[in-house]
Amino acid sequence: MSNDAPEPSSLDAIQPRDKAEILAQALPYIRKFHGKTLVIKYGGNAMTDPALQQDFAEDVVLLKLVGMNPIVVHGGGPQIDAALAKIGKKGTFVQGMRVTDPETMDVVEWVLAGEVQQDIVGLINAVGGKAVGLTGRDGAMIRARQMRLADKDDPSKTHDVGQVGEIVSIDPSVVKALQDDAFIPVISPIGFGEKNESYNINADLVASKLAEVLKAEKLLLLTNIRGVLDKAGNLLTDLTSRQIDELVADGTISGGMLPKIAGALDAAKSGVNAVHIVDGRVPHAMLLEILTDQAYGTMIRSH
Ligand SMILES: Nc1ncnc2c1ncn2[C@@H]1O[C@H](COP(=O)(O)OP(=O)(O)O)[C@@H](O)[C@H]1O
Ligand SMILES: CC(=O)N[C@@H](CCC(=O)OP(=O)(O)O)C(=O)O
Repeated sequence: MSNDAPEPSSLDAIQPRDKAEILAQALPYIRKFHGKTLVIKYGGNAMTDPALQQDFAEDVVLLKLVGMNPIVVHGGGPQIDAALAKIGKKGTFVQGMRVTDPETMDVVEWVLAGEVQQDIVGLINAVGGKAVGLTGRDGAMIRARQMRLADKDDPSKTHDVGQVGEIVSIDPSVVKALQDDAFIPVISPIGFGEKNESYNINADLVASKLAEVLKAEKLLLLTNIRGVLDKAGNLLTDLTSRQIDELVADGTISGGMLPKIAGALDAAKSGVNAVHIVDGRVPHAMLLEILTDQAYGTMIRSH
């Protein structure tokens, strides 16, 4: 074999007839989700491998081309940490929220809107999509105020987390206009306040609220773990509101999983049909979740 011949992949071993059968099996799902809005949160931890990034971009474009409306909300926690480290700063978190002083806010805006968002836009466009990058400032989309984070042990006390934002409202009209026009919105989780100040908002919370406001059919939260795990490390394939309360209270759910599960539950309670926390490290995780009847990760139920 010459050096530039492509490596045979396991897919090459599948007979064309079987490949056609696999494609045909996607038809009921394509029909079911045609014209429907899918909000996909692409976590910073799930986007570290270039091959997986490529798969992600291809999946988004494929979903758009078969008539669905994918909307991407991206994170970038590890990428912000790396940029902070370059200026000798270490990120600190309270209940999964990054303590955001003014200098950190500058880095957050620059990394999320300038770097991560534009990388994703470029990848999607390179495989034939038409992605448009936005922050919550564009189209006056995400109004926010400073988050008051109550202490877990003493709720009368609050933590000062600086410019961490909580969402006041989302106006989705800019997103709707773009999706109606065949574009794929890629949204950075940055909001603006009454005095035009910037807020750093957890990306899971933006994705969840956006799914709610857009009355999305599905919310997929792609992360770097199989789903929600119990204390013994077993995957919990579905979770109700009551089970979530118990897992949070006994400390099984912590750190970055806290805002993720809180947002997921809010979205499920507000009528988003299917809310899933999925392992973004699995190649084509999104297609597996949307176009097959296999259950992956953790599904969140409102009751
Ligand atoms: N019960 C749990 N099950 C799974 N992951 C958990 C749990 N509790 C805490 N975590 C942590 O939450 C992380 C996912 O959140 P986060 O790092 O913010 O991901 P992302 O960048 O995708 O938003 C996991 O990698 C894990 O370390
Ligand atoms: C307030 C807050 O914590 N904001 C997040 C925003 C990015 C994010 O949510 O990224 P992941 O989805 O990769 O975790 C942060 O500064 O890290």
